[in-house]
Amino acid sequence: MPNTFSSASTPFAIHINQLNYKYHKADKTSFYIPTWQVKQGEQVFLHGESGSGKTTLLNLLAGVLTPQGGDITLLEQAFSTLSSKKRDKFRAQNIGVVFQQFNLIPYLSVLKNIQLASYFAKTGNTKIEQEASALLLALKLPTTILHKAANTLSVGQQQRVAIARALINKPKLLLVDEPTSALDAASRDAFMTLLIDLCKQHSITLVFVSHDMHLQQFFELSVDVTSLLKEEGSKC
Ligand SMILES: Nc1ncnc2c1ncn2[C@@H]1O[C@H](COP(=O)(O)OP(=O)(O)OP(=O)(O)O)[C@@H](O)[C@H]1O
Repeated sequence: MPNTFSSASTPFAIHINQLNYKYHKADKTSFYIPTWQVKQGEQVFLHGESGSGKTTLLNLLAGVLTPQGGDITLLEQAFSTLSSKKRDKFRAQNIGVVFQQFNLIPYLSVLKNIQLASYFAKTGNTKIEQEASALLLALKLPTTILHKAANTLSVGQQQRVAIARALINKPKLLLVDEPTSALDAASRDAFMTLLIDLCKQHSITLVFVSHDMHLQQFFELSVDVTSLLKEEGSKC
């Protein structure tokens, strides 16, 4: 079957077409993106003012929200029209997501938090502890924290554990929502360099959401979410 969702050279990781979303049926205005593409292996900085729709777009890409109209194709798979069960499976196996609040289970150990992500993806990976250790080291964390409860870690450490958990299933797409706001400038910059290097090394497509324009310097591609949004029915 011909591949309709790729450019001549590189396939698209994200392909949005006529995307339409309303939080409530009664909302007069809807969140509407006529079209947007990100190629596989690209790292994109998605910025915009508070309330502009960054998190909404990320949640639509993560399948946490389901659009009322249009299509989201991820990694050449129609995503938004999948049943919720199939979408959950596809997400677990192909997409790493880091939410603003990290969403670690506080009383579980770092290893158990990471193991859970692998369990949901049903990859049958039997080397989780070894691979989790390698990821922690790559993220400049001591492996001694593997058996510590998540809520005993610093915010910076929790952030890196959240990234490790998102990477354990070797996702092709990583969606990250503004995780650096709690860090000091030096730690934030070190974290960004590390994250971008890891994505480049493993050809992971990254969409990184933030309102902090200082972070733009770490990316070759930068998009203002307001430039993607249009009035529904308008010509683009
Ligand atoms: N659960 C919700 N119910 C109704 N409206 C919502 C909900 N979440 C967000 N919105 C609205 O959608 C719009 C976009 O919000 P969103 O959180 O996506 O913006 P953002 O750019 O991520 O903001 P911030 O940088 O402050 O996190 C805002 O007008 C917001 O009020």
